[in-house]
Amino acid sequence: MQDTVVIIPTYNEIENIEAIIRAVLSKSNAIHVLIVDDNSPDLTALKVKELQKVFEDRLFLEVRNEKSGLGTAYIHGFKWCLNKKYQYIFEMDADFSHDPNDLQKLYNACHIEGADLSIGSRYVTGVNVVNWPMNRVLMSYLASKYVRIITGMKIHDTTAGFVCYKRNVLETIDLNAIKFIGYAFQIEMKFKAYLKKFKIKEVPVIFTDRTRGESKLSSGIISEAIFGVVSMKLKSLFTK
Ligand SMILES: Nc1nc2c(ncn2[C@@H]2O[C@H](COP(=O)(O)OP(=O)(O)O[C@H]3O[C@H](CO)[C@@H](O)[C@H](O)[C@@H]3O)[C@@H](O)[C@H]2O)c(=O)[nH]1
Repeated sequence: MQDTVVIIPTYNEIENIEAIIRAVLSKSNAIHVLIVDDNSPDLTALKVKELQKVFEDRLFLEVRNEKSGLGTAYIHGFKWCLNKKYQYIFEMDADFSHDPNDLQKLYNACHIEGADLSIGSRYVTGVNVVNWPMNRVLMSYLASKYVRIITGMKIHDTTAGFVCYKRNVLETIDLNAIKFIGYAFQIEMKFKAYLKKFKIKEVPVIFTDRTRGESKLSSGIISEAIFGVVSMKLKSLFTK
């Protein structure tokens, strides 16, 4: 996995951070990791700084002042990565809901199979989610269906947060124009890539709910997604 960086946004992930960094970096000596932490009160960033002494040239840390949303954390991370030489830029959660063993499959979809953007998808073949409460599975599955209908994207898992971007995708999308700050950011990025006609490939993965730490899902994040998708689609129609 040459020229690859995995961006992991973190807020209060002290229980996962060391294990996820070690797991990702063990997959290939060529992989780098960028943590974008929002000044987590549980001192996640301090643990990352300790690990930087072990993984000198492969582990990077950006700390923002306060919790400002997963979407803006990724935008911050993308800009950081585009200033470096990376060709393959991943999004991944800190909590092992995305299996580090699947990084290679997503990389291959871009590097070998010619996709511009590959998505670790829970919903290509049925529902591949382990240990999520039924209400969360239903909400996520129906949200993906809803987004697919409203936007017209032929993607099964539109809210997926396990993604590999080729560098040119992130160079082409206007990152300063991304509006959503919560999980709806995931939808907006895919929609922008779809409008630009990038080749998107869904790679089936199994998503396993975290066993340590807590989800940051909130009602604000949900309503941003529900209403934001409609306005995003309408805006795209008027700006064609
Ligand atoms: N820096 C930063 N990181 C954040 C923030 N909010 C969440 N994160 C980090 O973003 C990752 C995902 O957040 P979770 O809160 O664990 O997400 P989830 O509920 O498991 O949601 C999953 O499903 C969503 C919907 O399908 C996905 O959109 C999301 O990416 C994730 O895979 C974790 O590493 C978490 O620490 C924030 O405000 N700032």
